[in-house]
Amino acid sequence: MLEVRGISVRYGQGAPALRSLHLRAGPGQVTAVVGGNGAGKSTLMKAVSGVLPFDGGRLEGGEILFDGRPVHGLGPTALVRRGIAHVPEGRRVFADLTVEENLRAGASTARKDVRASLDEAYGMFEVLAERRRQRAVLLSGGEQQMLAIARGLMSRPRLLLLDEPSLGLAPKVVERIGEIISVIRGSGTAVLVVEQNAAMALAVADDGYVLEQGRVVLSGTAAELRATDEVQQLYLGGSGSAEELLRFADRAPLARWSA
Ligand SMILES: Nc1ncnc2c1ncn2[C@@H]1O[C@H](COP(=O)(O)OP(=O)(O)OP(=O)(O)O)[C@@H](O)[C@H]1O
Repeated sequence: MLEVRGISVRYGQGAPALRSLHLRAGPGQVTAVVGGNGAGKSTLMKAVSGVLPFDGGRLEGGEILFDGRPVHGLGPTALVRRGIAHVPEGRRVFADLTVEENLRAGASTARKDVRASLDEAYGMFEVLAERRRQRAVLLSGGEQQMLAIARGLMSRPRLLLLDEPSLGLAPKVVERIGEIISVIRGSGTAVLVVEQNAAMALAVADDGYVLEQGRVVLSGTAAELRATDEVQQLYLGGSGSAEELLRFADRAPLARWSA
């Protein structure tokens, strides 16, 4: 579905943020990219979603294919039309708009079936249904993250890009995010998630990549990565803690939750 072939990215005259990076994200799968601060995770997401130039970045080489067709060089609107939606880091919801207005803002303008998309979003995130008339600023951090994810789903993407969805959230809420990612996959949308929280990301993912200084240093199935010494020591605290989180994958979707 998504194939990133050897892309290199640079901002200004600085060192490359991505160096000949290869990655694949398959249909119906969750693909995780983990790595520390500055590894290049957000840059990868920005490159795939077409927003890189708005942030002063440029693709210096390589190509990005979606369903076998080149998509690098397309802008974000064209990419949403092709089926790629991006939920950027930092829960950027429109604070003064209501939950429903935020969701409507995520629907592609060409779509007539916004009502059906709203109903789906409310079915998946009941807490948003209950608060549809509230301004987003009144939601908790976890609820705002849910709103950001639900808004991304409003364009009915085939691939959802999630940038650090667990950032700054309490462990219980991180657990909910993991469950939601599994639910999204269950609904047929592929997910590419970048995370510093490797335990959560590798617990819900099918495949994964470890990024360091703009390069892929390890890749494999999520199970393989969880078992490596490098991932254990660097990202999972050496305790096998990801195993505890595996229950995400088997759990039925939550009917209702609040952060
Ligand atoms: N807009 C920008 N202008 C200049 N340099 C940037 C910009 N955005 C990112 N960088 C640099 O690119 C490199 C990769 O940053 P990126 O934000 O992609 O990493 P990350 O893995 O997402 O880290 P974090 O978890 O801290 O967001 C870093 O060296 C960073 O300083």
